[in-house]
Amino acid sequence: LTELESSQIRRFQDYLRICTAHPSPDYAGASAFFLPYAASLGLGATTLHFTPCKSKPLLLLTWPGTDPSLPSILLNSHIDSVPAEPEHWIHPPFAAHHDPANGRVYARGAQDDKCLPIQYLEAIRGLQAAGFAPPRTVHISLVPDEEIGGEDGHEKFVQSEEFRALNVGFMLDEGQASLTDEYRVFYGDRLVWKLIVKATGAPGHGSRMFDGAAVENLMDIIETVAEFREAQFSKVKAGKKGPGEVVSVNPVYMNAGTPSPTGFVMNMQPSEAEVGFDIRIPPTEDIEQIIRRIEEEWAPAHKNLTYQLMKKGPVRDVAGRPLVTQTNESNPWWSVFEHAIISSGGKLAKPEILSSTTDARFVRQMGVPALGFSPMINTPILLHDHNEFLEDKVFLRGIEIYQHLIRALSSFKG
Ligand SMILES: CSCC[C@H](NC=O)C(=O)O
Ligand SMILES: [Zn+2]
Ligand SMILES: [Zn+2]
Repeated sequence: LTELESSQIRRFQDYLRICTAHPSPDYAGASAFFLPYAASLGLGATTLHFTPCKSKPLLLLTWPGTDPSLPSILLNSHIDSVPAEPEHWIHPPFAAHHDPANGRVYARGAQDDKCLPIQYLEAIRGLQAAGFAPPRTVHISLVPDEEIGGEDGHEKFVQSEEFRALNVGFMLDEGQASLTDEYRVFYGDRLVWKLIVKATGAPGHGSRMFDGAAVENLMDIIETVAEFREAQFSKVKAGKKGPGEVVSVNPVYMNAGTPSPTGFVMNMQPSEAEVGFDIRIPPTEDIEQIIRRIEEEWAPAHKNLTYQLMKKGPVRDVAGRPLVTQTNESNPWWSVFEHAIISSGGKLAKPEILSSTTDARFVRQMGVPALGFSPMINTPILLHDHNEFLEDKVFLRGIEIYQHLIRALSSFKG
């Protein structure tokens, strides 16, 4: 590694060592890291707050363009991470150990998505060194709370006067690692719903066989949902659909039983039982049909079931269209993006819908095109997993890719 490359890896490690994992992400530590970093590159910096106690800063770093009348480019990343269980990691999740044997940097957030802002900023450093001045203004947003839904982060940001004033023309946000040598790119996110189904039934002695016990009623619905799930999953397994192109429904908790000091009372059938599902829906799916299915098939009242459906986030944009960014000639930003990847020597996989859900949906809701992209090829997909890592070479190559992207996007005369 060159001296510059080593310093870039060190900056990545420094950021990873700031523990921004939930439930108490160190947002102040991240601000204290980024503000002097941005200043050293001559970037402007603003801190926005969307909570009264100002505990969730949103940092906005700005590289002013030579033609500020043009819509700007926004490079987004979230500061927060999901928690880690250190006992399952081969290196401590917040030590950012750089393994000399294979070049891997191990840390929670290495892929999701704390590589991004360092790559954005180091790409800007490279472009500045090459004497490049961007025609369009380039903003970097560092946002809180993506992992918990973005309510006090990107959701409020896009509704703010400050966001409107940025006049964003196009946004890049996080994507996912690619197992092959083709970069993955995401043009939509799935909707995220939560469903809780409660069953009631006749209680009784654990020895009695009778119809309509609460747990029996609940098992019934779990079976119905499992059939639907299998039908969706089989399309993915057969390679007919991508993982983001089907409806996923996964049970995430079950709760029943009468607690006792040693566990549960074993000879009582409880009168209540409940199950929680994580549901993800492609943005182009028929929502009404899913709601009907839940009402009529999954949780019908005649089976003594009640349900609570929590629908999070926007479904349509301001013009009433599904929240997808076009990846064809109708969207000039798409071809700029595609050509920049090709000119950097990269290959692109077929555009996908992200199977999880990220902040790009809020920006798409405002009618602004947004693509999800994290330049990680030949890398196992380890977001939210144990032993999350990113290889140094892949990380450094990402900086080059962003140099091509920032140059092309900020120069686009559309
Ligand atoms: C309620 S929005 C949840 C957002 C979260 N994002 C990343 O994992 C996700 O579960 O996909
Ligand atoms: Zn993420
Ligand atoms: Zn995540």
